[in-house]
Amino acid sequence: MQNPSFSPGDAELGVKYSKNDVSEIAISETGNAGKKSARNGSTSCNASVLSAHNIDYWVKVSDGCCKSTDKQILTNISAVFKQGMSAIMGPTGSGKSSFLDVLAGRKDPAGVKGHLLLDGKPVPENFKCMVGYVVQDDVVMGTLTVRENFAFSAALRLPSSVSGKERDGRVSEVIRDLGLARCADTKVGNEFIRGISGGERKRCNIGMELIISPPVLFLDEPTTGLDANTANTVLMFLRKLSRKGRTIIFSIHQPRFSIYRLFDNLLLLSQGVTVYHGPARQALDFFQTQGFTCQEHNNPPDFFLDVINGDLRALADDQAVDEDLDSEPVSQHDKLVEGFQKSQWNQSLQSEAKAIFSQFESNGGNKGTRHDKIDYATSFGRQVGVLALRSVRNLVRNPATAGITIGSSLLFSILISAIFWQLGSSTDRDAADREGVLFFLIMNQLFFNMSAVEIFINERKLFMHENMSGFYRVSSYFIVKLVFDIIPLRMVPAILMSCIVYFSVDLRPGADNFFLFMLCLFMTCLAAACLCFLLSSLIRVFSVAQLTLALSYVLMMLFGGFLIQFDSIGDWLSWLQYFSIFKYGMTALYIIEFKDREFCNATACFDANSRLDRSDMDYETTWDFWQNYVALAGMSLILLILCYIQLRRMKKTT
Ligand SMILES: Nc1ncnc2c1ncn2[C@@H]1O[C@H](COP(=O)(O)OP(=O)(O)OP(=O)(O)O)[C@@H](O)[C@H]1O
Repeated sequence: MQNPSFSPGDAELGVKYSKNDVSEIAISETGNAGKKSARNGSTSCNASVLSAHNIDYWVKVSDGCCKSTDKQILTNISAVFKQGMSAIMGPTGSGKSSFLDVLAGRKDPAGVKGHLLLDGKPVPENFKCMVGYVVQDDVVMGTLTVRENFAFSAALRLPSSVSGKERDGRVSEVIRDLGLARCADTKVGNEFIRGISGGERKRCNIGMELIISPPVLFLDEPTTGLDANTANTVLMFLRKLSRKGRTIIFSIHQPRFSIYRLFDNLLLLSQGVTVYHGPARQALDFFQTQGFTCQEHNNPPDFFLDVINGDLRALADDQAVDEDLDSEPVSQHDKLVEGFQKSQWNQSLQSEAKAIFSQFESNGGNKGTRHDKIDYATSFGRQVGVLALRSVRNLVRNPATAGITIGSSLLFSILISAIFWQLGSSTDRDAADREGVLFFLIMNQLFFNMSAVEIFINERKLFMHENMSGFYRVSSYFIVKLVFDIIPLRMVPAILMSCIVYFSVDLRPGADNFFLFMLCLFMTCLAAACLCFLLSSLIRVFSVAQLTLALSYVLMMLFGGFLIQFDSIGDWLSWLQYFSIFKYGMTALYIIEFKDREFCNATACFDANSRLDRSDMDYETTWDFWQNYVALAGMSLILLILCYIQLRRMKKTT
């Protein structure tokens, strides 16, 4: 049996898997860890020791009605991670991702008990901004090239004191390190754009984190969704990185042997408890001490999971399997947990953890020296500028959304113009036709905005990741998102539509009337879009958000006072009119078009105010008119504030 201590230098000595005698890896790359701080734009790396001491993690689980109970996900986990490749493995639901998130400071601290130390000091507040975390999904902007994505990360995550030249140098260096030079100027790709390959995409995700030279790099299941060859390439690359002085910690489900042999350290979890933590090459020895021997040609990770799951048939010889076909799996969880606690690997771990913890206590514990508090690397203004540049690029390279919204507005305007071309202003019927135009215009302002509902749904993962990793503040993202949605997709179509429809239908003459009409269309559109933004931040599923929105619009129309008189609604429901965007938009347009106007023909004139009286609206005073604009502006503001609060809340509850 080998020595169970697992120092960072282990890997450099050569790793021998004697049990399977399959291969011996002699690692030639030498660890050359330079000690410089992250986020300084330096090219040197910075391997740190991350230690977890007696970590418990609880979540609140709601019973679906009113009560919530605490559920324990991780129990008393201690671990020490040093330079090298540290894998967290275990059956599905064993707590790998939860533990990785706890280590990276990405879980709500209220549910975490125990100590997390970086180089013997408590991890700084906002630790998640200091480390690199590569999530399972793609979180790079598909419309940008690899280089542009890295430049975006560098512009926001390296401090302003790092010059543009140094930043470009850092980007080029990461591109070179990751072997992405060939595709550096190719777009990453999305559902509309054919981009780089899966392996290059994964490396691009990793590169976004490497820009800041993080002391610890976390990866959540880095091989998921990759073919065997690409998975190998990515892990080989990570191993190379670790040899340059990085602490790399990742969760992985069931790797094949060629990948497993690249690991330096292994943490095996079962039901949120440690069943093994030590050098990866000694894990088979531990299982053997517990009476489980891995068969020749069996893959160690498969073997570990079979034992933990209690599927001993998978481990027995052929005859035993035949005899044992009907037996149920019996979990070996308790046996392994107890076995590990008594093992020399645990003793070694405990003494190492204890040494780090004593150093922490002798430095004054939580009150002693701490790491510097990590904040955003760049100012609010810079964040807005960089995000705006990305949004412009995104808009120009992916013009489909803007094109469809503006195009459909144009089409609708032309259609209305053709149907209601140069309406008369003499008969009751002309007035009725004008009412029809106003109704269709407001309907259009509501329903054509439904595209806004995808604004935060589409980019949810990207926003969550970037915000948690300290790229930018919620406020910077929110402002840029609004400006780049409201101006091209709400303001431009409203202006175009007003210009086309107003004159072709021949609505009420007068420049003041025209501009008030345009303002009303825009503000109706804005209020509707703000409702979409709120729903989009609250609801994750596009179809559910759309259905909720359609239902809200129908209710707004129903309680808008144009399809049914307010006194017929009943007091207990009539208050709903005050939430109707439809009502405010329609009332303002009606007042512009009909107030104090006479429709005359050769024989008689009739007072268009009767149209306003019939719809039971207040129109006499100036305030009666402007209150509709104030209401639309107020609704937009409240909806935006609620949306902003929800975006901030989203960040905390992940
Ligand atoms: N917020 C939560 N609410 C309720 N249960 C949770 C929550 N988060 C995690 N769990 C439970 O904790 C356990 C561990 O989850 P986790 O995602 O960490 O497991 P995992 O090992 O990463 O699983 P997989 O390999 O399937 O991704 C699971 O049983 C999961 O259902």
